[in-house]
Amino acid sequence: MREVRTAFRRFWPLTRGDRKWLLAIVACVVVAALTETASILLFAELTDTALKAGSLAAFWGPAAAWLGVAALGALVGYLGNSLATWTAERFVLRLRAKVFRHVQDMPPHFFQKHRQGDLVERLTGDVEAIEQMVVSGVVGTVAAAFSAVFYSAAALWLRWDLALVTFVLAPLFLLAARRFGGRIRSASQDERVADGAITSVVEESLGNVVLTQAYNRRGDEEKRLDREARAWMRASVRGARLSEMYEQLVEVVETVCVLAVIGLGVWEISAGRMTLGQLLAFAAFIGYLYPPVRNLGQLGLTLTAATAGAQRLGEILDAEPAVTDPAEPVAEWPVRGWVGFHGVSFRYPGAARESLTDVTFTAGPGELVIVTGASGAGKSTTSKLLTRFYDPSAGVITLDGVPLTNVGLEFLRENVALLPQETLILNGTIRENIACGRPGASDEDIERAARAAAAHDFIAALPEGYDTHIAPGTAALSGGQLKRITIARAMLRSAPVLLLDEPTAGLDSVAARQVVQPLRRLMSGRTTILITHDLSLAPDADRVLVVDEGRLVEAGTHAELVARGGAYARLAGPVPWAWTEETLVLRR
Ligand SMILES: Nc1ncnc2c1ncn2[C@@H]1O[C@H](COP(=O)(O)OP(=O)(O)OP(=O)(O)O)[C@@H](O)[C@H]1O
Repeated sequence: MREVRTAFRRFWPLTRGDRKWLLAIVACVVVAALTETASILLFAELTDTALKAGSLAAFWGPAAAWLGVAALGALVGYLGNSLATWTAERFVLRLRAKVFRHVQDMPPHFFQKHRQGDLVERLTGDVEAIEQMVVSGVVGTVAAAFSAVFYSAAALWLRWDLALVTFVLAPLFLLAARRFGGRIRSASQDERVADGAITSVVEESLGNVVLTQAYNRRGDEEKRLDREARAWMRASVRGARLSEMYEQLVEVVETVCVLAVIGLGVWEISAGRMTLGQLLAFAAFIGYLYPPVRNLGQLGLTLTAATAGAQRLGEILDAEPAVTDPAEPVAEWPVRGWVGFHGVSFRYPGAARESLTDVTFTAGPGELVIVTGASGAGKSTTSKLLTRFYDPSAGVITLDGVPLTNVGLEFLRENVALLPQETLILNGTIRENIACGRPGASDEDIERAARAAAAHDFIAALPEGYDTHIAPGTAALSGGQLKRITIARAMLRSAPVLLLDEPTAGLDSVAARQVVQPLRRLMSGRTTILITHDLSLAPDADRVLVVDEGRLVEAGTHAELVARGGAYARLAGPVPWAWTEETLVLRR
């Protein structure tokens, strides 16, 4: 029960703004319960006055009253239920937006830890489960409580002694709910986990279908899905079996109660202490009274099932973003592009060792600084720190001399354009894909950026040109063409600092050359930090930094470092780069 309270306290604030509607729903629910009670009393009157006496004249009055009460009941029932659905859906909307906003601020390692399918399940199934508890649960409890009170009061008024017998038996329902609550909750939690796992497997497999087909992994993938699907089936069948057992048990308990009351009633009638109308009305009350009591019992089940969702969402909401916006960011200024790393060290959350240790370097406007080194040396980590996906564990990174931790995050990312290693494509047209570099850019600007990125010609040759629809993984364009679209996007951003992470990775030398020319244009006049294994641009760089196991081991121009014959010379290989065909083609 403590978990329910915690979950409730956490998510109830999201109903702010809609509480007046919740009150209106409760009012409808109360009126609806009152009309039901009145109907049953009118039924008793009809039985005793009209039915038993066989008098049609005595029929019209109570019948008209009953009809009026039923019409009022129908109206408030309609209003209350429609309003309840609307309020519940608004809650879902708000909660999902809140969780989604939070997830979007999470650092890269968060997404490595949580599989996508699991996150999807949390944003759909779990969000709805919490609504069941916070909105529908509250409305359901209030409705059940009021109905139970009204029916009990009416039953007491009709025959207090029979009513007491009924009340004595009522706790049997709650007892049954208690017995099953814990087990149903654990089944529901398992079901959600398995649901998320299935979505993950399907997503991962379909996203990797080329690998699956090329390496004949179909059987393995099917086995993976089968394993998760079986786990889901087991949890789902266990949950359904428990719920069904509970339902059937409750049915039996209910029959016992009704029979006890009718038996007593028959005895009372035979002794002349009760009328038939009273007994029928009483039986009707029990028929009406037990469902709300049962609902109250079942509500416990809904609540316990929902806490499983609440715990899973809580895990997400409690995960802290790796960086936060400064409380008082420095005022925005026209950024020149001076970048400084001052004694920067960094360890990934949970990692055993540092990925960067005591790194110091600067880069200024118009400069090209190349960061190179073996795979896993820590090159990409510098780009994650400069765009503030993480903050250094020690040392300071500055932009125009201002520590990044004092710069507003949006402003920083407007001024430091990242061209990441992966070609990131949005689901949309080519135009939209380029325009996301600078929202609101005109068509002329987009085309100019595409021309500068050597992308215009192939885009214009497509049947739908800039309106061609592309999506991650499904685009009918080559890797190099997609890369050039992302370069156009970065060009459009025209940020003073440009961070390029392996821009030619995965491209053959022809495609790489097609990409490098526009990159040169993109670099001119900006501070460019180029992270790469491909040293073909090194001779043009103002400085080359060599990173090894997180440390900056060498820094200087290409010529200086080759002459030194150290780590860089080993990376660059035996052939001087200035002489290779590639470099000759690429030189300015
Ligand atoms: N999320 C993470 N959690 C823990 N360690 C990480 C994480 N990301 C990277 N690392 C580690 O940090 C080190 C540096 O990684 P980084 O991605 O910066 O290397 P890199 O030099 O860019 O490599 P590559 O050339 O292969 O892209 C590696 O040893 C890597 O294992």
